[in-house]
Amino acid sequence: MSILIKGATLPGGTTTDVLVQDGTIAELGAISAKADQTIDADGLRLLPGLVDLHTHLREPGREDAETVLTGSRAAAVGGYTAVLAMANTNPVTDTGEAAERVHDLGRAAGLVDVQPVGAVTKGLAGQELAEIGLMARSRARVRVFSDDGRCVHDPRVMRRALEYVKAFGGVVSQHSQDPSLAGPSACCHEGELSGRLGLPGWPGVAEEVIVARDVMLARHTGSRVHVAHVSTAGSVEVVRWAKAQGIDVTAEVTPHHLLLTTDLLSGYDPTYKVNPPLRPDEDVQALREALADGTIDAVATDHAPHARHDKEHAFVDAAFGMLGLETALPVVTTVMVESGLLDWAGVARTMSTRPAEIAGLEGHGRPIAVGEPANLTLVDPAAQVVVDRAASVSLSRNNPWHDRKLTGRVIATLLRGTPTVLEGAIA
Ligand SMILES: NC(=O)N[C@@H](CC(=O)O)C(=O)O
Ligand SMILES: [Zn+2]
Ligand SMILES: [Zn+2]
Repeated sequence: MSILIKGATLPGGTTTDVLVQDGTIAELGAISAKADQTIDADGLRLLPGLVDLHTHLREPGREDAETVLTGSRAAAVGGYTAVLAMANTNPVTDTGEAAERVHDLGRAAGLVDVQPVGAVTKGLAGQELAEIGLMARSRARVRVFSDDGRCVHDPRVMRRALEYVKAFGGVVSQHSQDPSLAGPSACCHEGELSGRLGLPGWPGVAEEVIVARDVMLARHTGSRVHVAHVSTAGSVEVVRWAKAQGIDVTAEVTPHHLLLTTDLLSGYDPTYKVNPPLRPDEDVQALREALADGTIDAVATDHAPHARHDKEHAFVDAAFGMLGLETALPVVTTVMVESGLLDWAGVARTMSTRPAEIAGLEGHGRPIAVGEPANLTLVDPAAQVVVDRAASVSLSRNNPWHDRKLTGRVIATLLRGTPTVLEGAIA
């Protein structure tokens, strides 16, 4: 099977034809050969397939909110060719067998490479280490470990986990939230607005103290830590300092923390309830700058589907989280590219190359070059789209972008040379 992509512009700005044959990039340049299928890419950007470091697929356990198949569809429509599936399922992904099950469900769905994240601790309980070594040696080859949804709070447990993953080049992705500074009832950013709304707040420092502790533990162990969903200017400062010291730390930011601010909560709409919470504009500005200058390595969606009956409650009782896979690229285009903060090479770096490197994923995040696997995403950088939550292929509807006008649209996605998305829809 061969596909000829005609006149695509690469991340760096070169315009070329791309011949894809038997799953790999076979030729670049002006190509006159005939192919089984031709895609007209005039005016479109061709990126390495996007890689999401942080996706909640909900299977097993909450198949009413999302399954590996429906989440894979959302990922493909969003331009992704690989996603890391978080461990906070039921049962938790804390054994080799559990990791292999998620991996196999992903292969059966066949739309993106689903790479399981392993839990750091058994049952995400924060006490005993999970079967980290068995997960790493399993068929799923787990490299990223996280108790996401919960913070690995005990510094002794975190230290042990970092020492353990070091042996095979793994990484611990931390949900940085000190539970004594931001307890279970904390549901929005602590500030003037939370006081006025009468909602229990969670201060930025509850994130920052954990980020600071973890980079020191990474230095002490010589291991690698990744900061999930960074949300404050203070966390950015810590990461910037740690990188300057040569500490092995990486960080991700979500699309929603790059654009949405805490004042959206004034209507008590639980769609905007998320962990970590939406922050004030100063934080949002700092996150954008940090993504542009490389302090923050990657954009990760934290796609967190929730069934209606978990989300449609009074604000304090509703579940935390929002959808993200289908809208990440347009949000980044709107916030980062249109503003001139990031060029398309920067988008490729933060949404594909760096996430693949951080996760140790082979065959993803590679340069668009002859001989590389054809994991590719074709984007219309100028398309204007009004987001419609009803049009989502996710099973859930907790979409914070509904009715928003965004620039940028994924036209096609190829997984090892096979189109998973064409003309913006599942192929
Ligand atoms: N982001 C969220 O608000 N929720 C996530 C958990 C998490 O990422 O912490 C979820 O699993 O729903
Ligand atoms: Zn989290
Ligand atoms: Zn998460």
